[in-house]
Amino acid sequence: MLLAIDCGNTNTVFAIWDGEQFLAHWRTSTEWQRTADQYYVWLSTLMKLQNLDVTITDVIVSSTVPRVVFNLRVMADRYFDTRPLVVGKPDCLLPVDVRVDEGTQVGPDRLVNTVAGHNLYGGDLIVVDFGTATTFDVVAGDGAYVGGVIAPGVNLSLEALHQAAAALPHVDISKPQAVIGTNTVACMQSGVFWGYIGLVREICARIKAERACKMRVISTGGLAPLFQQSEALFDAFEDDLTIHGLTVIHAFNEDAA
Ligand SMILES: Nc1ncnc2c1ncn2[C@@H]1O[C@H](COP(=O)(O)OP(=O)(O)OP(=O)(O)O)[C@@H](O)[C@H]1O
Ligand SMILES: CC(C)(CO)[C@@H](O)C(=O)NCCC(=O)O
Ligand SMILES: [K+]
Repeated sequence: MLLAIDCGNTNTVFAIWDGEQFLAHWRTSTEWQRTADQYYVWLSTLMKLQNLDVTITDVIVSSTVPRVVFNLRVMADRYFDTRPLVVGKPDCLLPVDVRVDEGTQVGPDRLVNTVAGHNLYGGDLIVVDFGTATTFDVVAGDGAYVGGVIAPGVNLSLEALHQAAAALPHVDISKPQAVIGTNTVACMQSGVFWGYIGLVREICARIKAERACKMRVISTGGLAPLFQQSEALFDAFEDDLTIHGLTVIHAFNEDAA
C-alpha cells in the first residue's frame, strides 16, 4: 500500500493508493514545525475513523517546502519502516526529461504535474495549477517539462491587497456579478477574478504561439472550476492531478528497481 504525500506551501495532501485506486485522501495545513509523531497520530486517527485497516509499505513525497521533508522521512522510517521516494532527489527517477537552464531547481509539484498530464493525456500540453502560486507547466509531446510560468496565486493576490492597503478588507474569491464594482469587496473581487481570466487566457495564447503547435490545456487545483464556469479556458480539469502523478512516478521507480 502506497502513501502519497503532496506538500504545497499552503496545504498538504496525504492519499492512500492500493495500486488501482485511492482508498482515502486527507488534507492538512503545511507547517514545517510538525513532527513525525504528530503526522502519524493525525494520519492513524483518520485511518481508524475510516475503518481503513491497511499496511503502508511505500511512501512517496513531493514537497515545495524543503524543511518538511525531514520529518516526513522520519515518519516513514519510524512508523512504516520504509525509505520514502522524494521527488527531485537523485534517487527518485522521473519518466520524463526536464529541459531547463542549468542549475534550475524546478518545483517538484510542477514535475509531478508534468508526469501526470503526460500520463493521462499525452501530446503537447499546458498544465495550470491554482495553488499558492498559479503555475503553468509546458509539456512537450514526449512528456518533457520544457519550462513554464509562475504567477501569484488567487488567494495570495487578494491577501496582498488586504495586507498592503489599510482600507481593504480580507475577501474570499468569487465571481462578481459585473465588472464594475459598486462596493469595495465587489471591486476587489472583480480585479482579481476578471484579471485572472485575462491572465490565464493571455498566457496560454502566448505559450501556444511560442511553441507554434496545438496544445491541450489541463487545469487542477480547487479554484480551476470557478474560472472554467465563466469562460472555457481549459480543455479538461483534473481534481487530483498531483497525487495521480505521484503514483505514476512510484510505479516507474518500482519497475526500474
Ligand atoms: N470557491 C472557493 N473560494 C475560495 N477557496 C476555495 C474555493 N474552492 C476551493 N478553494 C480552496 O482552494 C484551495 C485549493 O487547493 P490547492 O491544493 O489547489 O491549493 P493549495 O493547497 O491552497 O496550495 P498549495 O498546493 O500551494 O499548498 C483549497 O485551500 C480550497 O479550500
Ligand atoms: C512555484 C511553486 C511555489 C508552486 O507550488 C513551486 O513549484 C516552487 O517552489 N517552484 C520552484 C521554482 C520553479 O519551479 O522554477
Ligand atoms: K497543489
